[in-house]
Parts: sequence; C-alpha cells; structure tokens
Amino acid sequence: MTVVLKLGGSVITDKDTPETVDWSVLDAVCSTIAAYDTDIVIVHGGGSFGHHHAAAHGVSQTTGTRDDTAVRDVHRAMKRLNTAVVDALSAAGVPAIPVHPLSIAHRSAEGELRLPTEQVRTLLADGFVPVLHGDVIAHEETGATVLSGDELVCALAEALSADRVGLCSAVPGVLDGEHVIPEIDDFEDVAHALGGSDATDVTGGMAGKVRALLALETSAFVFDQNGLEPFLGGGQPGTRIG
Ligand SMILES: Nc1ncnc2c1ncn2[C@@H]1O[C@H](COP(=O)(O)OP(=O)(O)OP(=O)(O)O)[C@@H](O)[C@H]1O
Ligand SMILES: C=C(C)CCOP(=O)(O)O
Repeated sequence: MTVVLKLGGSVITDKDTPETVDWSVLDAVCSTIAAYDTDIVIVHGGGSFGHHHAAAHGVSQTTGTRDDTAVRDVHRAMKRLNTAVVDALSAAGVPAIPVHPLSIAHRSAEGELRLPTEQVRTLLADGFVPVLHGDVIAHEETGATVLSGDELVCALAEALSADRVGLCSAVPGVLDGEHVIPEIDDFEDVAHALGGSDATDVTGGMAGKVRALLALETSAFVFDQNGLEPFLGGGQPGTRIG
C-alpha cells in the first residue's frame, strides 16, 4: 500500500503571518502519521513560507523569474519549512528524509513538469519517508517558476501508482457554502463553488486542486486535520475527488 499525503501549508503554518509554523498542529499531525506503518510519501505546501516570497517577487506557476535572488528567497523559505516538517516527523518517530524539487525537477517550455522519482521509490523501499515540498524549479525558456505541492502530489501519485491520495487542508473538504461536498466527479458540477485561497497564495486555492486531482487514476480525498486519522486508517473523510 503506497500513500501520497499532502500537508497543506494552510494547516501546518499560520498563513497570515510570514514564516510562522503552527507547531501544535504540526506536532499533532506528525504523531498521527507516526501511528501508521505504511509506505508513505509526504508533500507539504508553502503556507506562510513560500507564498509570501513568491508573491513579493511576482513569481507564479506560469510567470517565471530570471532573478537569482528571487529563486533563492523562495527556495530557502521552503527549505526552512521543510526542515521544520522533517524534524517534527523525526521527533515523532517517522524516518523522514528531505527531497528538494529544485535540485531534481524542471518544466519543459510548455510548462510540463518533469519529476524523476527513482530516488523516492528507492527511499520508500528501504523504509524511509520522503518529504517533498512546493518549490521553485527551472522552467525552460522562462527562468524559474513555482511548483505547487498539489502538482507534486499528482505527479507522485501517478509515478508510484499510489493506492491512496490525501490532501490535508484547512477546510473539512471541498465546500459548497457551508456544506462539505461528499464527492466530485466533474469539475463543471462544482465550479460555481470553487474559489482561490483566502490567504496569500500564488498557486490557486481549491479550484486548481480539484481540477488536478480529477485527472488522477486514483481517487483523492480532501479533508482537514480531523480527517487525517480516518484517511490513514482507510476511511473516506471529507470530499472524494474522482
Ligand atoms: N469551495 C471551496 N471549498 C473549500 N475551500 C475553498 C473553496 N474555494 C476556495 N477555497 C479556499 O481554498 C483554501 C484551501 O486551499 P489552499 O491552497 O489555501 O490550501 P493548502 O493546500 O492547504 O495550502 P498551501 O497552498 O499553502 O499548501 C481554503 O482555505 C479556502 O480559502
Ligand atoms: C509558493 C511555493 C513556493 C510553493 C507552493 O506550494 P503549494 O502551497 O502547495 O501551492
């Protein structure tokens, strides 16, 4: 059983205050993960680390930068958050290993992600838990653009033929007003309810997530912190997408 799990930046950081980890949530999430013995790849998003820097430098998934300072600023902020996540997982007893996308991935001129995954596969086979993160990556003819954790989740889920895909976010699922939509099979059915993010977010909030997850072979679940234990236990918390 291979699980790909995204820890949303909106869950593990305070997205309104630059570079602030929500330690109580992060520690709780890590303890929950530590209780499950399964092959798991963890991806985390930018939260108050990557998004503020990316916005300040005007970089997004499609608008690139050739400013080396901008690339370093975003990447280093994401590495700081990644270190916090890896250390918290390790303290909870999870054999977490950082994997930095800037060093391995790139986009073609058309914007397609090229992500080698043999190192992730090899780490998993030896019992490690690879921890990847949203980042900036080289983009042919465009300089460097933002890579979202959601894109990583989709690419890893496909490359590893993941059995379960989960996105732990700040919301209990994809919402239509106050209500959690139990399942989504067609983007157009729910497009009216999907928006961007309430916080500084250069990668598109919920609409981008739903669109990308619908393209996967495997169903994906969007849930909040309370849904993490049920998800890891094989349940169907929050919203099932696809
Ligand atoms: N229909 C919707 N249902 C739920 N959330 C929605 C909806 N439309 C817009 N959103 C926004 O999407 C946000 C979740 O996406 P966001 O990208 O901010 O989360 P994340 O992946 O957890 O964080 P990060 O991108 O930092 O990793 C919610 O907090 C909310 O502001
Ligand atoms: C802003 C950066 C660098 C990463 C964005 O990843 P996301 O929060 O998963 O969209």
